[in-house]
Amino acid sequence: MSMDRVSGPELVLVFSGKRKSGKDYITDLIQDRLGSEVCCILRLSGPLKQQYAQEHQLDLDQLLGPGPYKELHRAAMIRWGENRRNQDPGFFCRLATSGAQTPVWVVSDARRLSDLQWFRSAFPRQTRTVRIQCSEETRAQRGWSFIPGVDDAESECGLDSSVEFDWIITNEADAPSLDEQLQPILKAAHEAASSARLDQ
Ligand SMILES: Nc1ncnc2c1ncn2[C@@H]1O[C@H](COP(=O)(O)OP(=O)(O)OP(=O)(O)O)[C@@H](O)[C@H]1O
Ligand SMILES: C[C@@](O)(CCOP(=O)(O)O)CC(=O)O
Repeated sequence: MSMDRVSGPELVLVFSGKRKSGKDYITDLIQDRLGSEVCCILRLSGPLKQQYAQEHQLDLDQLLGPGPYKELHRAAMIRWGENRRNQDPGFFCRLATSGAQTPVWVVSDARRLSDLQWFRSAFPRQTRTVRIQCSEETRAQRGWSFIPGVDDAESECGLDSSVEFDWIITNEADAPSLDEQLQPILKAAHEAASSARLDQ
């Protein structure tokens, strides 16, 4: 049965976490477990990087990937994106979600309160928030080092406090396995997918 939908998502999982906490790794894992008929990954930074790469003749694939290339451009991309957001805080949220048709949406990279507010206002029944956390030592092993103007700015710290997350995942070698920690999230996603099937 086709899962194409015009009625909007049944569940919107909005992930956030610091650089190298594992947002892409974990959201990829979730999509792998649920399948692409049920779940799509939406990156708010996707349309931002696309537009930025075009305007500045940069390699979009490398900006989208996990390597060091994007870090060379991060501070300037943040400034560029903030210009757009200051005019219209929902700009990238709208672009990233347009055309998404699966019953479960996984938003991999919320960074600001305005991102959460946009999803909560557009999808109040469906939105759940997930924080990915890990130690600075682990992030450093994955290639992170502190950059002033990036790691102490809103892009990295906008959701550090005043948000009650629905779920918190610890992405560390000595934490419970990711499959174990992700169980309640995957359960909610399976329920959402079932209810989408019943609605058809
Ligand atoms: N549990 C894990 N096991 C093995 N490798 C991991 C794990 N979590 C993250 N990594 C690796 O660490 C690196 C950083 O992870 P990832 O790109 O998912 O982080 P991120 O939060 O999306 O970072 P950024 O904000 O810089 O995009 C990647 O190379 C990823 O494959
Ligand atoms: C420019 C920016 O979108 C880069 C995000 O890159 P990534 O999700 O860390 O791969 C961060 C931001 O919007 O503040």
